Amino acid sequence: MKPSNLNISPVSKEMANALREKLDQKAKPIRSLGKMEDIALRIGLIQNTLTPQLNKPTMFTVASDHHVCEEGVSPCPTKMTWQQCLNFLELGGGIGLFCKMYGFDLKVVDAGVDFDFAPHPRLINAKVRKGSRNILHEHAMTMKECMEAIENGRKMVRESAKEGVNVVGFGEMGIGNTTPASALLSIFTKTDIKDCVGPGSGLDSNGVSHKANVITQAFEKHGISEDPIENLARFGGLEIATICGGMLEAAAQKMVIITDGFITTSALLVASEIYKEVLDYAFFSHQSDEQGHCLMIDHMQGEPILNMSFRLGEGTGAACCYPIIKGSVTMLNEMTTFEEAQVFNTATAKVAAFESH
Ligand SMILES: Cc1cc2ncn([C@H]3O[C@H](COP(=O)(O)O)[C@@H](O)[C@H]3O)c2cc1C
Ligand SMILES: O=C(O)c1cccnc1
Repeated sequence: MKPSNLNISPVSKEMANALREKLDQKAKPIRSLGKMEDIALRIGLIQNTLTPQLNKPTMFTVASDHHVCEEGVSPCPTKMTWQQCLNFLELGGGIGLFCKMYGFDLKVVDAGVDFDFAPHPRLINAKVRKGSRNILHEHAMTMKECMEAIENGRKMVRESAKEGVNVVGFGEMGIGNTTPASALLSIFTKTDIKDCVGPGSGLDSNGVSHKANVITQAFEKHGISEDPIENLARFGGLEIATICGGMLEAAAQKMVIITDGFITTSALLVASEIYKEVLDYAFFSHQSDEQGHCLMIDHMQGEPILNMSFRLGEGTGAACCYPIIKGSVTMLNEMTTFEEAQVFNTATAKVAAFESH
């Protein structure tokens, strides 16, 4: 199954030589700005221009609860999901702070939180149901619910594109959500579940083994499908499905996509199973400390921009890497070339000659 009316083109390489030449004319040794040059070049390709622009950076922090928490897969109480959402709405918490610092418009998206929020200018109501179901007993979502969440994600991104947004970060909040993310990692990379689970928000080693056991039992009960969206419905979560839809739409709109940590990257993993071209538009903001994140990134042949030992989520890694992304584009557009530097040299030389008289 695939979402309908979704057209994702691979990024054209037409401008690659011209972009490389532009970068090589900057007043620096060839390729000496390393990964910044790669980032600038990729964004030039995405926008098919020598002068890319980043407009209205927007962070979608998508939240949901997970009834699999009834099995003790997280050390934290589920009420922290809604409590943190209220915090983010007032620009509190990690993601509120970093969005303020780095110029992101923060949208808090309720994809399935077990709480009734009052309307708020930063809140997007995309609630499908209160929490994805307990995967130990049932599929996390019905296919209908999963498709609804994907479409909700697509809609929120489509609307932001209409407002001129061309760079989107994705974050999440959902106590228990490292469990579905680990399950999806195991399925799509065909990796033993033991290598896909980690402490999440702070489990000890017994807790981590228990989480792996719960997922193994869920695999045995529901089986693994050939269809990526079926697997998302069986083992995923409402925020993961919403983010997956948001990423697919962002690629269709030729936006720059910035992933965050373990959970948002699992959404990209699903999205790339549906349309691999989505990866042309995606930047891996950072390498999380959660075991398994590097397996996901390697599987998609990505390269994390930062490696800061974060394991928070919310979109914090995506926000914190933005100054690097913005710096890369600004470098491409504004850094002086050797030719321009020559003008400074000549002017300075003239002043020096004048002063020496
Ligand atoms: C106070 C607090 C703030 C958070 N912000 C993000 N997470 C992160 O931890 C959760 C996933 O870990 P697990 O699967 O172990 O529950 C998600 O909410 C994720 O966003 C948080 C967790 C806590 C406790
Ligand atoms: O990598 C992440 O983003 C992460 C890791 C652990 C818990 N929550 C998020």
